Amino acid sequence: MAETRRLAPGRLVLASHNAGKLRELSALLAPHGIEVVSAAELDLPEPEETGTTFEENSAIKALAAAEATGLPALADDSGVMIAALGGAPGVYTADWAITPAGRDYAAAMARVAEEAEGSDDRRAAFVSVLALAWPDGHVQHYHGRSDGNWVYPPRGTGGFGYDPIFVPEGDTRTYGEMTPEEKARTNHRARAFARFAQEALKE
Ligand SMILES: O=P(O)(O)OP(=O)(O)OP(=O)(O)OC[C@H]1O[C@@H](n2cnc3c(O)ncnc32)[C@H](O)[C@@H]1O
Ligand SMILES: [Mg+2]
Repeated sequence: MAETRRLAPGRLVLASHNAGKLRELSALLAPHGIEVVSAAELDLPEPEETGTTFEENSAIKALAAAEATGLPALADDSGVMIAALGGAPGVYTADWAITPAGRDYAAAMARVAEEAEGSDDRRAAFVSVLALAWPDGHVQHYHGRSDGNWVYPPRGTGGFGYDPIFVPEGDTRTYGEMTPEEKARTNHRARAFARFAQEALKE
């Protein structure tokens, strides 16, 4: 069986350049008294996400940061899967927002609605895979998922990315219409984090 490691007290690098993810992960880590520093603050380069799975891409990001800093690093690779689109955009969720002028999430959400037009299957799911990596190359993964439905037009200005078109199961509001605390109750990243905390954080 693969080795399972716990994090020793000390600094942890958050290997993400996404401000929304950094806010959520910092809030989740805060009660655990872990000193976090982000890849963005350290000016670390963004590695190319050449993998074809969330597992591969989260490991690429976490390992790049751990090797560059000599510290353990936590990365998230995530995306939204639209049932009517056979699970797209999935691993390519961020790519759907790329335009010559930078990321455009309004355009990405409009593309979901356009491509799924004509289907009455509104099921969608957000997935997050966290990778915790050490400088010696060891990696541990944690998975989280939030099932729900997509809506269009977008609603709400909270959260980030595709939040304004995603309504989690058991609610009628989009993540964009929720407070950060409300989104944290059901979202994919918080669920993956709970598994990470249970296994890898020393209390
Ligand atoms: O790779 P890093 O630097 O962490 O940041 P990123 O934004 O590029 O992140 P990913 O490569 O993992 O791509 C994930 C995409 O899925 C979107 N996404 C992930 N979690 C989300 C959430 O909780 N709410 C809304 N959109 C989300 C996000 O906006 C990206 O477009
Ligand atoms: Mg990315």
